[in-house]
Amino acid sequence: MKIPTFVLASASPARRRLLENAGIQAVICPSDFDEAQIQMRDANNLVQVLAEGKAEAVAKFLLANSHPQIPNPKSCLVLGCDSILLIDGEIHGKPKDAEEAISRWQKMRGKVGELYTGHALIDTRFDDFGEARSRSLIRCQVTKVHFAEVTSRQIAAYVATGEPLACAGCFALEGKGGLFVEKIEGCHTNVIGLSLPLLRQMLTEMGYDVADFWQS
Ligand SMILES: Nc1nc2c(ncn2[C@H]2C[C@H](O)[C@@H](COP(=O)(O)OP(=O)(O)OP(=O)(O)O)O2)c(=O)[nH]1
Repeated sequence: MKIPTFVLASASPARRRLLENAGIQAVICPSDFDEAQIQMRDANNLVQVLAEGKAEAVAKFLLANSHPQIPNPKSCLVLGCDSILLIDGEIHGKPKDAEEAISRWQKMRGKVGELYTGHALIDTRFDDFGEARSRSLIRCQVTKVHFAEVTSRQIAAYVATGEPLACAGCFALEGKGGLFVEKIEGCHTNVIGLSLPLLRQMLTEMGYDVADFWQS
C-alpha cells in the first residue's frame, strides 16, 4: 500500500536524523502546541498526552492550511513525540540552563533512570468531521538507563559542551553522553527520542509496511 506523506511534528534534529537514517523522508512541521498547559504526575500518561497534542496540532494545521511539501493534507501520516526522564520519582524534560544540567547530573550519576517517549501517529485519511479526528494510535516506550559514576569535573566539562542542554535527561546517548551511560535496558532509539521498532509496529497496526518507504 502506498504510504501517505510522512510528517514529523517535531523540531528535534535527533528525531529527524533517526527517520532519515532509517530511509523515511519526512516533512518537518514542528507544532506550536503549548506543553506547559499539561501538568501530569504520571510519566506514561504525560508523554502520551503531549505527543498527541503535538500531532493533533499539526494535523489540524495541515487540514486548514496549504503546505508546499504536502500536496494532499488529507493523505498524511503525522507523528508527534515527547520524551522525559523519570529518576528518583521526578519527571525531567530538557534542562532550562547549564546550572540545572549540572545539578541534575550530580543527582543522577550512579543511578538508574527511565526514559519515556510518547508516540502519537495520526492518519489524516480518516478525517471524519473536518478536523483531525482521524485514525490515530498513541503509545509509550520506556527504556532503563544506567548512569555512570561521573566526576564533577566530567559533569562540568560535559555541560560546557552544550550537548545536554538540548536533551530531555541531560544526555545524548549517541553523542558525548554515551560515555556516561553504563548500559540501557530496552530500545536505544527510544532514548534518542523516537523508537523505530515501535514506529514500525504502529505503522503495521495501521495497515502500512515500512518497506514501502524504500520503494522508489
Ligand atoms: N540526540 C539526542 N537527543 C536526545 C536524547 N535524549 C533526548 N533527546 C532529545 C530529543 C528531543 O529533541 C528532546 C526531548 O524533548 P521534547 O520531547 O520536548 O522534544 P523537543 O522539544 O526537542 O522537540 P518537539 O517538542 O518534538 O518539537 O530531547 C539522546 O539520547 N540523543
